[in-house]
Amino acid sequence: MEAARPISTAGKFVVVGGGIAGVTCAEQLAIQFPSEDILLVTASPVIKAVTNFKQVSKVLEEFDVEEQPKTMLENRFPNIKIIESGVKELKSKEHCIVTGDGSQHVYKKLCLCAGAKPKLICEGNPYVLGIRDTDSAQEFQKQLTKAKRIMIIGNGGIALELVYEIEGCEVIWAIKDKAIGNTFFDAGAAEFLTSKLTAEKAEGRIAHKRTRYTTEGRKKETQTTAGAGNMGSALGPDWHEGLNLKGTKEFSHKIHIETMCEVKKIFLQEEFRISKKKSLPFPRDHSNQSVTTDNEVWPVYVELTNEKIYGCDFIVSATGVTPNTEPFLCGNNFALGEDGGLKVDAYMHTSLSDVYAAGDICAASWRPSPVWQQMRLWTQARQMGWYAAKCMAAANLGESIDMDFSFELFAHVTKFFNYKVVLLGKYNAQGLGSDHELMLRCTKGHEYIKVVMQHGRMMGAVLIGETDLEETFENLILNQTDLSSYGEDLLDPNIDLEDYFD
Ligand SMILES: Cc1cc2nc3c(=O)[nH]c(=O)nc-3n(C[C@H](O)[C@H](O)[C@H](O)COP(=O)(O)OP(=O)(O)OC[C@H]3O[C@@H](n4cnc5c(N)ncnc54)[C@H](O)[C@@H]3O)c2cc1C
Ligand SMILES: NC(=O)C1=CN([C@@H]2O[C@H](COP(=O)(O)OP(=O)(O)OC[C@H]3O[C@@H](n4cnc5c(N)ncnc54)[C@H](O)[C@@H]3O)[C@@H](O)[C@H]2O)C=CC1
Repeated sequence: MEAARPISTAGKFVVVGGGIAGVTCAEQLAIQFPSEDILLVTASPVIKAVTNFKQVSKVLEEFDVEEQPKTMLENRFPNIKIIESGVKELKSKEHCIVTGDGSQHVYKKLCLCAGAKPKLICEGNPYVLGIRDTDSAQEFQKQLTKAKRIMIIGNGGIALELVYEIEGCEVIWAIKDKAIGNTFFDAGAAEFLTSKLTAEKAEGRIAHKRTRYTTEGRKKETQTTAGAGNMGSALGPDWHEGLNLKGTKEFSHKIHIETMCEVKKIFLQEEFRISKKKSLPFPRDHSNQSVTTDNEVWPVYVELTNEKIYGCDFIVSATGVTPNTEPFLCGNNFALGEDGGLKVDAYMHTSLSDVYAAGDICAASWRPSPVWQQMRLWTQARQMGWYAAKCMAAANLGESIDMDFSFELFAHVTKFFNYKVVLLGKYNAQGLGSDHELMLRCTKGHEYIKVVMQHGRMMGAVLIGETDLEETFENLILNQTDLSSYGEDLLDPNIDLEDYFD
């Protein structure tokens, strides 16, 4: 075995990961310590840069995200040095990391921002695809151009985006829940959105401003080689915009949803033939077709826990993520969250001395504000990366620091089914038990507004459509204004809430 080669002995600030969390952290450290070298070690040849950042309100933010060659970051911040290499080991007692070529880099403070990877329903099956980075998205698109039918498993962000975007291909969407989009909505919002799945996609794109994703700065030579090892940075908002998500057929949407089921077994073609089981054709309408058999031969078959079997060209496992902790665990006694993330305290500090973590890799384990929760999102990766740098700097200078304001209120702006979607606070009454009430206002095809109330105070909200209510609701939740006297008037469209509260 090759001996480890120490190349740097003076402890530096070291950041691992070239995604939003790592890059934001490195940038902030570079600003705070202009005369020190900041080392960014990343397995991907491109980095993610936040551009056009705009604080829209107290906690809502908008920004574009660009995939750029690493030299662009080094040019912007001459004191950031980037090493393109996967970290293979952390020696926390010696305060050093070991990169792929065996080089050791000593740190005084380290921030781990290695992101997460798709948690697939089945590892090692070539017909089961996960979508995480540019390469996996391109592979998915390539497969889709040859596909007549695919199966999507999972009911979160990726599944929601895919079922709306895919055209010219039958989609069987299998979800564990009763209604679609369980990580973002309740059944009411799901019903509001479902009509869009059957409508032809004739309408134009809405023009509201939201976080955008671009690979404009990505040069050809920077195409990642990381795909095989799932080492690229996570995609983000509008990732599918440049991809033509069209199958082989000439229709628009053709989606069948199987609710309250999971995958029981996956058969390859030959295995399925031998099993003598029968698969179902694509259900056309509500008539009971389940007795007929599909005569097509498919590369892969999925048996669901509701006993139905469908054949398809391939399966997308959009079933969440697992934090990328593996290279850092050996020999280090990290405290881990239930989801396998590195537990961080209110200063983004892990359980190991001088080791911080931010973004998808970490599990927030401080006592959160009553209206904040962690979700593995781009906005939180940026906020955590920024705040981790502030905490590292404060610890280095022996100063104290207050928790950043962005962790006071959960706020997420996104787009599903061509609607603007804003989620605030405990938007799904998470953790509130039965001690809460909901207020709704819904105009079909136009807007869906749900607020979660507890003891006369607003705890969360889901705003779908151009409601223009986000800033007012943000204030109401943050200030915990007593709204008991307003009752149902709170959502009366004839009452201008801004006049009342702003
Ligand atoms: C398809 C898709 C769509 C999404 N859409 C949205 C959205 O609309 N809105 C939203 O808010 N969020 C969205 N997200 C989530 C968002 O992209 C992530 O939460 C966020 O990008 C995580 O950032 P990160 O910096 O923590 O991790 P990542 O972006 O995963 O970056 C991790 C970095 O670490 C590097 N790395 C990994 N292992 C090592 C190692 N051992 N050594 C060195 N470097 C390593 C990787 O190369 C990479 O550069 C989406 C995610 C996906 C996959
Ligand atoms: N617009 C947005 O905000 C978007 C955000 N994202 C983010 O990207 C990341 C990855 O997205 P997703 O994979 O969609 O994760 P997710 O966490 O959003 O959703 C995972 C879904 O898979 C389901 N699931 C988990 N295990 C399962 C199993 N064994 N069988 C069937 N279903 C199972 C869960 O119930 C959940 O519905 C997430 O962090 C997500 O928040 C992704 C796309 C869009």
